[in-house]
Amino acid sequence: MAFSSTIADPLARSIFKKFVAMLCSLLMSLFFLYCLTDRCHTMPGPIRAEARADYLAAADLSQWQEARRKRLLQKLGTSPGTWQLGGPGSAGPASPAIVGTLSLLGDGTKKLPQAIIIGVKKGGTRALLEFLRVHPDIRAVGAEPHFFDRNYEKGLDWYRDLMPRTLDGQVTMEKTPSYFVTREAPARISAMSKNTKLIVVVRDPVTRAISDYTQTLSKKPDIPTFESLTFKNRTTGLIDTSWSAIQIGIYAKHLENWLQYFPMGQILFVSGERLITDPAGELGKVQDFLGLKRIITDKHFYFNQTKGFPCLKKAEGSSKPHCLGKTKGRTHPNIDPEVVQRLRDFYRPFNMKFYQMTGHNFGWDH
Ligand SMILES: Nc1ncnc2c1ncn2[C@@H]1O[C@H](COP(=O)(O)OS(=O)(=O)O)[C@@H](OP(=O)(O)O)[C@H]1O
Repeated sequence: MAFSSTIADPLARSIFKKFVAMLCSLLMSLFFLYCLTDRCHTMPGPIRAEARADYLAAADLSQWQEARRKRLLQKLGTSPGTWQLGGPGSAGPASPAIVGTLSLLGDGTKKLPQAIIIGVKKGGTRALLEFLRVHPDIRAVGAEPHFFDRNYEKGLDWYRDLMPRTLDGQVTMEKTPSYFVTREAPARISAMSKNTKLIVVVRDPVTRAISDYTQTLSKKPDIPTFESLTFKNRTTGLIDTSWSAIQIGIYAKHLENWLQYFPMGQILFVSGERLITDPAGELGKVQDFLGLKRIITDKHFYFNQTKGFPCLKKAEGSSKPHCLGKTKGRTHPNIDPEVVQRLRDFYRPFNMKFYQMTGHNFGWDH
């Protein structure tokens, strides 16, 4: 090197040469690392050429990111087919380690939900969502977004931004039980996507009403008794259908509204009762409905005697058993049996209509 030859001292020259050699190898390592992160635009080669082709073929940034992910999985030796949504030939999800790594890299995109648990309030919607989250191809937002009822004016971008990042083929979900009784919700969800899959967890409307009342009572202990709120006039026995605890249980009426916008085949009804007695059986139907492999099975559940409900042996992202919190599975107050019977009589015709519409007898009327 010309500069080093100008240094007279042999020791200084040797130190200088070593310094230059170390600097070169450091720069080469940095360049190599840079290329590994797929940002090396100047280096020709098959990987770079594929990435460029992906970029040119993609209509937008998210499509390009998806294409990059596929390449990355291929390089990691995982066929993209193994993490596509269910379907024949699907060999199952990507290994959690790979999916986890990609998520840690901030990979994946936020998508509008393809499936929504729309109701019903106190039906068992939290249990269903928590159980579904165990599935590696389901990502769900934990809190209730209330987009299609309370926050619609905030717009779809706001809604999408609430969603977790998902990889290609993973299903984005949310649950907001009040959608089922919101008049505008069917039209709004259909406007987002008429292909949205809808799930409704239904429960005996009488116990549902008592559960609803129990929740309100826990927040406002001074409210009137369930019996007095049930009737417009106790002596005539006229039921107060304007009381939301009663109104929500008239499932046939609410369903009619949804059927104006969605075909029956796009709505799945989950039995709230069976979700407690046979969670794996109900989860099997939900996974089929979502086009996913049946990964959640009876091996995932155990019955917790103290809680009195099925719980997860391992919650999503944890190795510990998990039951739902104290607000799920409250003790209900004793209700006058005559009032309960009056409510049973009131709901019977609506239940019959609902069984007829759904083609399923939920067994609330014996
Ligand atoms: N596994 C498990 N653990 C605990 N609780 C369970 C479970 N499965 C279903 N349930 C029933 O879910 C009821 C609450 O329903 P939701 O989650 O839909 O309520 S909410 O609308 O979100 O407030 C809740 O109602 P209450 O018993 O009246 O509290 C439970 O009966």
